[in-house]
Amino acid sequence: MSEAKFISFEGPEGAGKTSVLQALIGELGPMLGDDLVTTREPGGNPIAEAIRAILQPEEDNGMDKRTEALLYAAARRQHLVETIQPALAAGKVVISDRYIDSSLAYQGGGRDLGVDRIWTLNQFATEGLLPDLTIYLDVPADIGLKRVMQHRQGKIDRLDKEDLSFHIKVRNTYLALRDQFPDRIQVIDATQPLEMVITATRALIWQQLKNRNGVHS
Ligand SMILES: Nc1ncnc2c1ncn2[C@@H]1O[C@H](COP(=O)(O)OP(=O)(O)OP(=O)(O)O)[C@@H](O)[C@H]1O
Ligand SMILES: Cc1cn([C@H]2C[C@H](O)[C@@H](COP(=O)(O)O)O2)c(=O)[nH]c1=O
Repeated sequence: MSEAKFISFEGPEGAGKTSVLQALIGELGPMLGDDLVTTREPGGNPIAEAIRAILQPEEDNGMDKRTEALLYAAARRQHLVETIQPALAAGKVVISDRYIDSSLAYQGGGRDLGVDRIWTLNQFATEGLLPDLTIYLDVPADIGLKRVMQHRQGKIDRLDKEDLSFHIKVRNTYLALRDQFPDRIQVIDATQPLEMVITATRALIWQQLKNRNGVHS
């Protein structure tokens, strides 16, 4: 059985995760077949997707910030036990659009609940499972938000609509996490043209999967 790998993608709003993932999954899918599991947070299975719908309505629903943190952790727990752990146990490659660092950055930093407190909460949810590699697409908050507001095809949700100072705190927390986990979290400058961001991301993923049958550049 091949060695399982868990890769997460992170970034502030509009960093380009969706665009980059779409391109690279298009390349990896044919190489890995059923050995590739792509998923997202909050979500990835029916229970977690139902929690997502509560967390991400278009308008402010008056949610308390600790409730918010708990719901993201609850969705993560279900995602972990139903989707991530079984795939890793079967030796698959799991690529998740967001994981624990989103909670640390958005709830810990953006909502001022504190990274340490959100870390503790998420240790309960994840039993300490961290990705092998986290690719953080870095973009200043104002540039990312402008992209989202101008171009997003889907809905603009209540978190997108938070003010700029919230999104600046989110980005600054991500940068602090990169300093805390320099081996796990790899940063890509997402202000570059999209093709360059894809090229840099591809290099990191291919390096991570280099010993796996079927993966070639
Ligand atoms: N490097 C880039 N340069 C210019 N525009 C970009 C770049 N990356 C993405 N975009 C554009 O920005 C918009 C948001 O991109 P995308 O949806 O991929 O971001 P995202 O990180 O998934 O956002 P969110 O997490 O907020 O949903 C899209 O219109 C996309 O075409
Ligand atoms: C997992 C997770 C997510 N969030 C926020 C971050 C984004 O605003 C949305 C997810 O939307 P996307 O466009 O699908 O990336 O949810 C969060 O605040 N905390 C979390 O743990």
